[in-house]
Amino acid sequence: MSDLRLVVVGAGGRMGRMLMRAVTEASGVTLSAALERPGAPVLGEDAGLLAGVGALGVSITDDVDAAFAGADGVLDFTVPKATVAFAQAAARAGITHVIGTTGLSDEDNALIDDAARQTVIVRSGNMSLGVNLLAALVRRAASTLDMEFDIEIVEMHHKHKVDAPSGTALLLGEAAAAGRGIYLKDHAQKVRDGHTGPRRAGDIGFATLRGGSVVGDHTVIFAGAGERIELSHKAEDRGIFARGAVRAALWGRGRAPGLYSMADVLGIRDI
Ligand SMILES: NC(=O)C1=CN([C@@H]2O[C@H](COP(=O)(O)OP(=O)(O)OC[C@H]3O[C@@H](n4cnc5c(N)ncnc54)[C@H](OP(=O)(O)O)[C@@H]3O)[C@@H](O)[C@H]2O)C=CC1
Ligand SMILES: O=C(O)C1=N[C@H](C(=O)O)C[C@H](O)C1
Repeated sequence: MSDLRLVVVGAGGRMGRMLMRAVTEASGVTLSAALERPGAPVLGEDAGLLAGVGALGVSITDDVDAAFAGADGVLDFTVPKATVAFAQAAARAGITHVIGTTGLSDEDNALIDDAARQTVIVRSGNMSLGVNLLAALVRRAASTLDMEFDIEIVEMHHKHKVDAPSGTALLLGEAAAAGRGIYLKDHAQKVRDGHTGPRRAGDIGFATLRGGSVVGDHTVIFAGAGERIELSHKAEDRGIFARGAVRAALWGRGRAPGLYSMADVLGIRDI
């Protein structure tokens, strides 16, 4: 079988560079194009030199249609507005779209859902094996423990991160809510400030820390009367997300159009 031809968008970003490295290191895939936004300072640079893997002869471009026309899939860790446009372009081109971008609004997600009627889209707030396994464990814990256990989710990321709570924290919140048989949107407590009054029974709370170079730490706390259970994941290297994205693109090959998650890719939806 021929190599899967992948485009990395947001090529100049922290994840973009890591994705280009992961594509060159994985077997069965090849980097067919690397995209940045019009006017980005890295346009015209060699993608491999930018990623620190040696020259690849692939120049960073802003020509979306040309890049997608010569590809089988796109790896996208950028910003919400760009991701929605890439989903629509990927649908037109009929190529797999792997979305790692977080901070997507309900409106953004609805447009992505539309695009997924025409092509394969894998979307996840976290592409690592560890976090997706953690989510399955959180769902199981939440379904086992009664409502006396208060659920709080604490996350810490590097100081450049622009969205909160993190996509992973929300993914873990969704897992906890699913375990309890409730909707996260009805029970999420994302901000506390001032005289808040006592904790509302059944809420799922979020706390956000930002600083330094932290790649991504998440802990889900089940706080009961007289005991506390904590389930944690600590990311030490962005390579775990990039390798997960490549795996998702390979998994998407030949699938029916639709919206999929990393739990589908990893085969852990039902554990
Ligand atoms: N799901 C997961 O496993 C993970 C998700 N993420 C998420 O990925 C996203 C990116 O994170 P990170 O790499 O740290 O952020 P960066 O800001 O380093 O990278 C984003 C890149 O996207 C570029 N970009 C913006 N608009 C466009 C456009 N229209 N076309 C092409 N490129 C564009 C930016 O360019 P410029 O700066 O010039 O505007 C920048 O290079 C975030 O939402 C983050 O939360 C991160 C890690 C793991
Ligand atoms: O912005 C990041 O860096 C990360 N974003 C994702 C998130 O919002 O959860 C995944 C990971 O934690 C790193």
